[in-house]
Amino acid sequence: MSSGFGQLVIGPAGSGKSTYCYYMQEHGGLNRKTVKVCNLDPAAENFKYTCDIDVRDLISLEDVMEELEYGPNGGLIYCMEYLLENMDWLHDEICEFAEDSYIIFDCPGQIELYSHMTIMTQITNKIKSWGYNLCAVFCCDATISMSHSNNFISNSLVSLSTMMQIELPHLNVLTKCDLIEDKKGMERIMDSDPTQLISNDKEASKFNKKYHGLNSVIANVLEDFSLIRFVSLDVTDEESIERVMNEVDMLVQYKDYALPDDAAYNLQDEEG
Ligand SMILES: Nc1nc2c(ncn2[C@@H]2O[C@H](COP(=O)(O)OP(=O)(O)OP(=O)(O)O)[C@@H](O)[C@H]2O)c(=O)[nH]1
Repeated sequence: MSSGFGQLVIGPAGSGKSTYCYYMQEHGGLNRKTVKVCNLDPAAENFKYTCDIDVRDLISLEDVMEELEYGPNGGLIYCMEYLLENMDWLHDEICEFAEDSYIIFDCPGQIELYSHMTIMTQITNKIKSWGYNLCAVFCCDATISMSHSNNFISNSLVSLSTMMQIELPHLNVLTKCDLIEDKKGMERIMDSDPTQLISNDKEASKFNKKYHGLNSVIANVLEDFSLIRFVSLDVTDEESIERVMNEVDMLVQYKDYALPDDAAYNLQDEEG
C-alpha cells in the first residue's frame, strides 16, 4: 500500500493543464519532493512532462472509437468508466512509487466529467482511500477569463460546480498569464471583488443591461460567500510558479476537507 499527496489538474480543453503539470514537475512538490505525473486523459496525444503513469496503457480513446465505434464524447465516458472499473490497475502503478510520493493527475478537459457526472468523484474517492491527500487545481485560461466579465462569470460558475462535485480542497489557477500585457490591470481585477469587475463592465457600456443585472447578482453571491478565488500563474516568472506551488502545497495537506472556511461560516450564518 502506497500513500502520499496528489493534485487533480482539471479545467476546460486547452486551458493549460498539461503545461501546468510540466512546470510543477520541473519545480518539485511539497518540500521539493519529486513530482510524478499521471496522465488520466485517454485522448491525450503528447505532453512535455515525463509521464510516469499513462491511462492509455490501460485504455485509449482511439481504440475505443475504432473498436466499439463510439464518438469522441461517448468514447471518453466509456474510457473513464472502464478506468473506474479497473482501479486496481492504477493502484498497482502507484504502488511502484515510494511511500509519501507526490503525484499530479493530468485529467481530461471534458468539463461534464466534473460538473455533473460522478465518475471523477468516484475515481478521486478511490485514490483518497489508498491514503492519498488530494486537492483540485482548476486551470482557467487568463486570456479568456479576464477578457470580459461574461467569461469571468461563466468560468467561475464552472469552477464552482466542479468544486461542489469533486469535494476536494480547490484552487483556481489563471494560466497563460505571460500572454497578458496589462499585468497590473489583471492583478487589480484579481484583487477586487467580482462585483467590481461587473461594474467596470457597465462603465464600458458594451454589455447588455439585462445580463448585466443577472451577472451582478451572481457576482454578489460569489463575493458574499467567498466562493471563488484565483491565483495567477506566469510560467516565465519563477516567483509566480513558486507562489502557486506554495498555495497548492497548503491545500494538499488538508485532511477531512469540507467547504472553504468562509463559505462554511457564511452558509451556517444564513441557516441562522
Ligand atoms: N504562452 C503560454 N502558452 C500556454 C501556457 N499554457 C498552455 N499554453 C499553450 O496552450 C495550448 C494548450 O495547452 P495545454 O497545456 O496542452 O492545455 P490542456 O488543458 O492540457 O489541453 P487539453 O489536454 O487538450 O485539454 C498549448 O499550445 C500550450 O503551449 C502558458 O502558460 N503560456
